[in-house]
Amino acid sequence: MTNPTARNHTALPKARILIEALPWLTRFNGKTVVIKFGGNAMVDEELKAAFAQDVVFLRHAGLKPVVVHGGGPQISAQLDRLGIASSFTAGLRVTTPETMDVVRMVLAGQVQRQLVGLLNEHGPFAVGMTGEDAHTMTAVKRHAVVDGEQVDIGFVGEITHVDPGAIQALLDDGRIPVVSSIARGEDGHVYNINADTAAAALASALDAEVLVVLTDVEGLYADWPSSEDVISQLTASELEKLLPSLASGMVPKMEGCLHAVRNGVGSARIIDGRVPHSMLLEVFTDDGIGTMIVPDAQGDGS
Ligand SMILES: Nc1ncnc2c1ncn2[C@@H]1O[C@H](COP(=O)(O)OP(=O)(O)O)[C@@H](O)[C@H]1O
Ligand SMILES: CC(=O)N[C@@H](CCC(=O)OP(=O)(O)O)C(=O)O
Repeated sequence: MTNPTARNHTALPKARILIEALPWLTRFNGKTVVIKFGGNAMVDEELKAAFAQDVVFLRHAGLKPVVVHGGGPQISAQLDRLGIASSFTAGLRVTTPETMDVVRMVLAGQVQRQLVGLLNEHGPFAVGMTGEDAHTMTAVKRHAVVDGEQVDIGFVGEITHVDPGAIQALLDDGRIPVVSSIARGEDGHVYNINADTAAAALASALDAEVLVVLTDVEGLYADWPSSEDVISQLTASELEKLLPSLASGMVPKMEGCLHAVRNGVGSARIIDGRVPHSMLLEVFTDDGIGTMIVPDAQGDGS
């Protein structure tokens, strides 16, 4: 027979964890959360399945999750298989018409389909789309800037307009939109958009409460790469001062977070996608993990 005292020993900590979530469940009830799932955090099958569980958990807990996904490593692997060279300028993929076909095929046909499949193992929730659908994201050609000079990097887009109507309709219908970072060009072409930039633009247009960015580091490191001290919280103005010191993939992430919190999003969080269920820990526990960016207090300068 089970000893009731021993049972209480395990039951009480579990109950405490659930109760810790209560104020967060209340606070986020009915709120939109945009989640960026990065290519480097999505290479492990178990982590992908845990991510899908977390997103469905958020939905059942009364939040409205929207997933925006990347797939940089998956695009590079496919280009490699096809014998097409990958190259990046200022962190953006140089996108020839041939490369754009592969980007579209991998993001919308492979990565997005996989995420939709994993989410729908839990019920009829996920609906995949790209930013081209229903004019959700419109873009113009973007140039990279290297040493102050504009460099042509092909079909890489800068978002000029977001129409959140189709995503909002899916959310109102209880669905989980899964959006690939591709936009329709004002000129009729199709453009490759950095997925962090796309997530931030959608979060602002949807008036999201939170933008969560999953990546392959613990958060924003102070003085990276010489130190790995994670900055737990910073304001928009503090982040703006740090931007010039950041490198590689952290640049579009942090620019996106800054844009989001300056355009109505309540907070942006950078968390470690390599930790299973990191999103639940971030959203529903008092301590959170990773780095949180908050808007400047009113009257605080910017
Ligand atoms: N200050 C910093 N703190 C943390 N990571 C940084 C920093 N500056 C640059 N990085 C780099 O940014 C990377 C995350 O960007 P990226 O590889 O594009 O991620 P993802 O595939 O998730 O979009 C980290 O793995 C790290 O190499
Ligand atoms: C313009 C540009 O660089 N687009 C990215 C889009 C995918 C992406 O951003 O994926 P991650 O989030 O996994 O890095 C690319 O082609 O790799």
